[in-house]
Amino acid sequence: MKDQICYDDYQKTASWLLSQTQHRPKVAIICGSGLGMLADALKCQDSFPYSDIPGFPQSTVQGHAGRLVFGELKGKTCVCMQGRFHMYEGHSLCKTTFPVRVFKLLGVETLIVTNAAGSLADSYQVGDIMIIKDHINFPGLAGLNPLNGPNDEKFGPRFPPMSGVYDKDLRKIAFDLCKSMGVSQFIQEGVYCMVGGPNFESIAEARLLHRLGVDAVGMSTAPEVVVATHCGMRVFGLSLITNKVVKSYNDTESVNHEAVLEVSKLRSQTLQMLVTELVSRMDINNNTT
Ligand SMILES: O=P(O)(O)O[C@H]1O[C@H](CO)[C@@H](O)[C@H]1O
Ligand code: HPA
Repeated sequence: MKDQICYDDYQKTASWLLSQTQHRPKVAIICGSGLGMLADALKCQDSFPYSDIPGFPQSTVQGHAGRLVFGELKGKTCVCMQGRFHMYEGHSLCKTTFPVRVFKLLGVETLIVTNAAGSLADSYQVGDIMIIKDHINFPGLAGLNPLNGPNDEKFGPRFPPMSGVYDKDLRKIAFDLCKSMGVSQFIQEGVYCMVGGPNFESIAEARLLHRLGVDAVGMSTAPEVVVATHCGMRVFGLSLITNKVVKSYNDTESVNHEAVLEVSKLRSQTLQMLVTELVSRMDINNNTT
């Protein structure tokens, strides 16, 4: 796939998908590391390996199956990415966010992002679910932004605002749902920070992030949210806390990707239920073909 992607490229992929499935999704879900089971809840599935989809990048990370799944969650049509693309895999940021613009052209109005993340907040426990309130996009602040390059007004404005992008109403609905599901004790709300990865943080870096007010850190999500916001989508995000980030020189523990995937399994059912119920309460009308 070439580095500069133009409107026609997104359009070609979207047209191909529309010709292969009857589903017309209004909601897109991006599954984080080890969270691909979110797609298992979809009924009447049509699924496509990324390798079969014209123009789609390929997943290379363990815990990211590389499949696009269309289907219904409680009667609401969704499309779900079982596997996302990360900058550290060597993709340009416009490639990592390619699916988001394709979703826009499919008619998607709401993007749900999920990720595995390490916690900086002292009060968080492994297994907590953090409703994302805001993000710090470190690569973005350093000039690595998926919106770099000529702006395509068909998608959105040159200078999009990024305040209040994690939808307040959806966050409130999610909180209320967690109460009624009896899982409030492990629900948090906080700030997600994207770092470039692929290495986990050094102790000095962890301390820096902690001082900056970061609650959870990961290596994804922010570029997808930037692109979704640019093209006018509503955004909701969840981080599953898979590890505590090591902040002390006395700490002998260290994190690894296998441990991240293990914890993802632990909370998979709760996450699936939360996302399903949230989608079912969304005010969206299903289109049919
Ligand atoms: O953000 P997701 O895709 O959930 O993955 C997270 O898990 C991996 C590290 O274990 C990194 O890719 C990090 O970003
Ligand atoms: N740091 C960065 N990314 C992550 C972490 C972490 O501790 N855990 C899961 N993804």
